[in-house]
Amino acid sequence: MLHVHDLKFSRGREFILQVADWRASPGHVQAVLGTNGAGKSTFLKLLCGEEAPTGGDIRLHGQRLQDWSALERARHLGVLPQASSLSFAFSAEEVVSLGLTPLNTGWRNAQHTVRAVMRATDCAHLAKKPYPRLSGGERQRIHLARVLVQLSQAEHAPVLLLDEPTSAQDLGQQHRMLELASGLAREHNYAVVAILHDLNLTLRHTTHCLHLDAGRSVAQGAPQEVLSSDSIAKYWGYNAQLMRTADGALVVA
Ligand SMILES: Nc1ncnc2c1ncn2[C@@H]1O[C@H](COP(=O)(O)OP(=O)(O)OP(=O)(O)O)[C@@H](O)[C@H]1O
Repeated sequence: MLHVHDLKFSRGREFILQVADWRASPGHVQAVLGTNGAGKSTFLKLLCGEEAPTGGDIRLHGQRLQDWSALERARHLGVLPQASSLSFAFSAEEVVSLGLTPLNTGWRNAQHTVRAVMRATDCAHLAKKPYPRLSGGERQRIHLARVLVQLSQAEHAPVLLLDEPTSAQDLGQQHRMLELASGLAREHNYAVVAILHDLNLTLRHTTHCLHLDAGRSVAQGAPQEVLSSDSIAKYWGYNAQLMRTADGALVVA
């Protein structure tokens, strides 16, 4: 569980973000929503310790984030940044294996974990390919696989933070990636937090959402409750309709 209390962040005198009370709980897939510049990536950087709050506190499993050792934190909290790149001529499999760094695991277990995670992220066929020759979407899945390897030996519920994880994925991969995230939450007790711009993916795959606007939390709750034609018009400046499909799913059209 990741718990944010009275969180404040500014750069010099410029206000950037304020979130009074928010949590990411095991078993939930939570979307962070908002327009460009709303503060979503900054929020994720604070949650993973890349930025330090100017006020308030963030607790991972009850302990302040800054009190965790870097190694222990890496075993319980993983982040897929918006853009990752490597210039080494590593193979895809070697990049995924970088996720083993904080783990104490024997060679045989390590190989098993890397292969299983590469299958789950639809990367198995890329294993021997040099990383620089992968497409943008393939690289994004390789980095997701690396983070999942990193979390594979967590003793407490792992927290998986994803910054626009589907941005480089084709339609099928977008859904498969979020289905994988839902499965990790449901079956392995992960707390998943994903910045998403696609409101239909949000409605279909997430259980909760935090809506940020100009650095402030304007709504939290189930996406079906938070999103409405009115809120989309007000915050995104787009006249959309929310409709039910034949199978009862809510979609933005
Ligand atoms: N390194 C930085 N230095 C100064 N200001 C920054 C920096 N990074 C972000 N900001 C500012 O902080 C605010 C929030 O930025 P952030 O990247 O968190 O937005 P976002 O919601 O993730 O946007 P997007 O959807 O475009 O990725 C913006 O006003 C942005 O200009």
